[in-house]
Amino acid sequence: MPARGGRWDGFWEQRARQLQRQLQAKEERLVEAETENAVLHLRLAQYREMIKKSGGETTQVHVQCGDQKPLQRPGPLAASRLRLVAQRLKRDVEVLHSWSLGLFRRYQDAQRDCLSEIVTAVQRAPLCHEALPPAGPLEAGCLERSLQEMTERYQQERRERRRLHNTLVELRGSIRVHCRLRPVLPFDDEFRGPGSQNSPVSGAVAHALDDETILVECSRPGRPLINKTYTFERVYGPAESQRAVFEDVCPLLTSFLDGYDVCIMAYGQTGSGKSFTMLGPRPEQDPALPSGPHGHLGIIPRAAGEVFRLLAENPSRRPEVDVSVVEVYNNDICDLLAKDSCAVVSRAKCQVLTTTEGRKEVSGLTRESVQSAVELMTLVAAALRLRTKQATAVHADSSRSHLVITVTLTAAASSCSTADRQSDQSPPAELRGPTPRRPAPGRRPGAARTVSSVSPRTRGLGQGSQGPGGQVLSKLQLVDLAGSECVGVSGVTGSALRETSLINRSLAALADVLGALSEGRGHIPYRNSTLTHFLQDALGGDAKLQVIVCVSPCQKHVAETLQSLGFGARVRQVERGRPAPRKPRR
Ligand SMILES: Nc1ncnc2c1ncn2[C@@H]1O[C@H](COP(=O)(O)OP(=O)(O)OP(=O)(O)O)[C@@H](O)[C@H]1O
Repeated sequence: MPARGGRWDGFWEQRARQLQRQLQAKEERLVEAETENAVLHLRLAQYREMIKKSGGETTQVHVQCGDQKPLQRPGPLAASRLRLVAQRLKRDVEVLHSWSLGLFRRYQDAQRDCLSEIVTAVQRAPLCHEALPPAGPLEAGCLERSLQEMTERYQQERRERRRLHNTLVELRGSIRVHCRLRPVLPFDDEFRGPGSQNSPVSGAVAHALDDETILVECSRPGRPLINKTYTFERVYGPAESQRAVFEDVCPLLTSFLDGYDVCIMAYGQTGSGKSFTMLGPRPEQDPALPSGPHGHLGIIPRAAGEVFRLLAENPSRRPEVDVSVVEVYNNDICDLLAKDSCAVVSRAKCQVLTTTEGRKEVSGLTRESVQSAVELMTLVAAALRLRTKQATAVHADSSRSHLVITVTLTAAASSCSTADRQSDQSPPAELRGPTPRRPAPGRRPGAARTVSSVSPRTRGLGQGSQGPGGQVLSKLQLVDLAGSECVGVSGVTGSALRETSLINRSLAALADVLGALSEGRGHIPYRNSTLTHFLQDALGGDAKLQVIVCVSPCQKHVAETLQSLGFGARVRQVERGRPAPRKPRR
């Protein structure tokens, strides 16, 4: 907004410029007049010369006449005619002269008037400024009104954007499958499984043809080369950045805030880039905090940053964010945030329970309340230090467990969320559940709280904390699965062999569940594995599920790559009902 003084200065500047333009136009006309004057002076001089000449001629005529008087005297008629011409010329010259003088004077007056107008205007400027009525409150009122209008329009646009976004995600299907092809890396040459010593390992046989298609060259000794192509909603080539991957999953976080359950899961063989995609490089040694440099951050730290950024946009929702971190190791669920009575980490084992509403919950799981992305990632980094790892012939830092980070949001429903629009329907019985549980007053962020098998659906803030639009209760699960591996290639033995076998079995169970879902079978074998039992709500429920299939480009991994791509293709065939936001409490 221009300052009041500045506005009037602007006005007078504009006025002075206008007057200057007028002055300039008049000056031009003056020059024209002066030129005309000069022409007239010239013509006057010419007439004078002509008169003089005609006078001389007359005298000459007279002389001649006198000389020849006796012979031929001019008639009195001719002489009087000449006199008349001379007089007429003289009169014309006088008229022209006075006209040009008048013109000159008129222009001189106009110029004087212009100048005095400018001077008066400039002199009056400060006076006018002082004499003006106080415009401040009036102007401020106008500005406030227009600001309010703009804010309302902005909110309307945001509501529309959210609505379109959720429709788009729903139209795309509640399960989306992306594929990420990692680059050939130095360790691809370092680790060679038995029997692969003589085969070229760093030659890439998998290629991203475009951003929806991946091609794998399948060659077998003595057989012609076969190219297999797979299409997914999105295929990332080896050069694509962490940011590009996150940008595509980021809209799901808006859904999470709108009350949808969301699950983002990385699947693939060992060493294919799942942890890199989900967490970034080596986050447990160098905790990938969203406040740090963002270059290589994976989906989890970026999602943490985005969730809290979105929540900060609407603090009136009074959000509460809890986080739990578990690993599914050897078919057991271990709570990576659990501590014993001496506050020492205990990796307590937990069980999956089915709540009265038929949802899956982990009993006795530690949930930590967090108030920022940095707090959330600090907890994740601490949990990752406990995650089971083992060096294999394929990958020096191989994760031996499935990692599941669950972020639970409890907040007043946003006035512009899809959840809120759907809340027009009467809430289901389970949402009018038992006495709402308030968070312990004064509980510090990060202070542990143990939650029993009470479903988040039945949890909520007290009546006093409820927003006018009810409450949103939603769950974001971020899953970094353990890698499938071929024992012959990874070269594991002893206890690691058992781990590998259990990892492969749980992944096979996952494939079975998705296969059963894609075929629309009546019985879905969730209970065949702890992993699928735990993830049942995300796999077969009404959550939005995003699977990122990670694959290696190397020849030596081609069998596992084809298996992973086949898994991704199968997941794409799963048809479920449209995802629904969890209905808010009223
Ligand atoms: N897109 C990529 N760009 C650069 N480096 C990558 C990429 N993907 C993976 N890597 C690197 O490859 C190595 C293996 O990746 P990562 O640890 O993510 O594999 P993984 O699939 O999680 O393996 P595992 O299942 O055995 O834990 C890591 O050193 C990682 O930094």
